[in-house]
Amino acid sequence: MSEPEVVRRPDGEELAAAVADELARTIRSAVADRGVAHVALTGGGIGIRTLAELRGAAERIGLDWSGVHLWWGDERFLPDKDGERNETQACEALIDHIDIPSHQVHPIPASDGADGDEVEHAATRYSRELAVAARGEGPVPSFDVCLLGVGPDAHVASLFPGLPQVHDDEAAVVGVYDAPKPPPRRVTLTLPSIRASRRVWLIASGEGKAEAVRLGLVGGPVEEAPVAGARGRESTVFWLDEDAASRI
Ligand SMILES: O=C(O)[C@H](O)[C@@H](O)[C@H](O)[C@H](O)COP(=O)(O)O
Repeated sequence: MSEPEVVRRPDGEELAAAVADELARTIRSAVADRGVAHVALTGGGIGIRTLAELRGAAERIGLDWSGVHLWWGDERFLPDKDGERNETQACEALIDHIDIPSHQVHPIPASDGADGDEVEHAATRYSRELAVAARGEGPVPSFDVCLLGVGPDAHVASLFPGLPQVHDDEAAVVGVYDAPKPPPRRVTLTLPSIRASRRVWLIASGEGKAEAVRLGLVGGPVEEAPVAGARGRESTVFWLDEDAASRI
């Protein structure tokens, strides 16, 4: 696993813009190198702001989305089109405004989807879709970039301190039933799936994330700080504004 690097920007606005510019360039390079790019998106405030910035960043470099697959690191297990779903917010910020083949956008099933109101069934369906895309490489594609917001309690995706899913090293995707951040039911990649990524980018804005960022960088026990287990195979970058970086 790669040692984390830190990139700092003055505030959330400049942070989202900087991540978006680098993400557009990284996606373009991945497609140029391998003909395809797999990106895992995150929910949360700065994560969605970054997606909104990515729209313009991609336009500025003429990014061709036809070779890009978009996934999610986690999802709030709610009905389709619910305004609180990470997919809904990502569509509003970015996906509805870019020319990406619809079959290359891979949402995590909703609570009113084909499998009904069963979190585990949604997790199983999503893991199967990931396995198909991995084409024998492993349980999940090696994401060119896995974007992750950071919770004030040092959670990433829907892997929360003290919950058993943090230690699950068998499944690629699991259900969460008692998340402390509403809604309680979620579907999430596990840490091994995150660590299969080429690049893991943590994005944190605000003083409230400063301690979680510090724990993430010093590499505390994942039981207390799941962010400390979020590392990429090739690189790990903590993208921080000055407030989130204030304790390092
Ligand atoms: O479903 C979610 O809520 C996200 O996937 C979650 O992991 C989020 O990224 C962090 O909680 C940070 O969110 P904020 O940036 O809004 O603090």
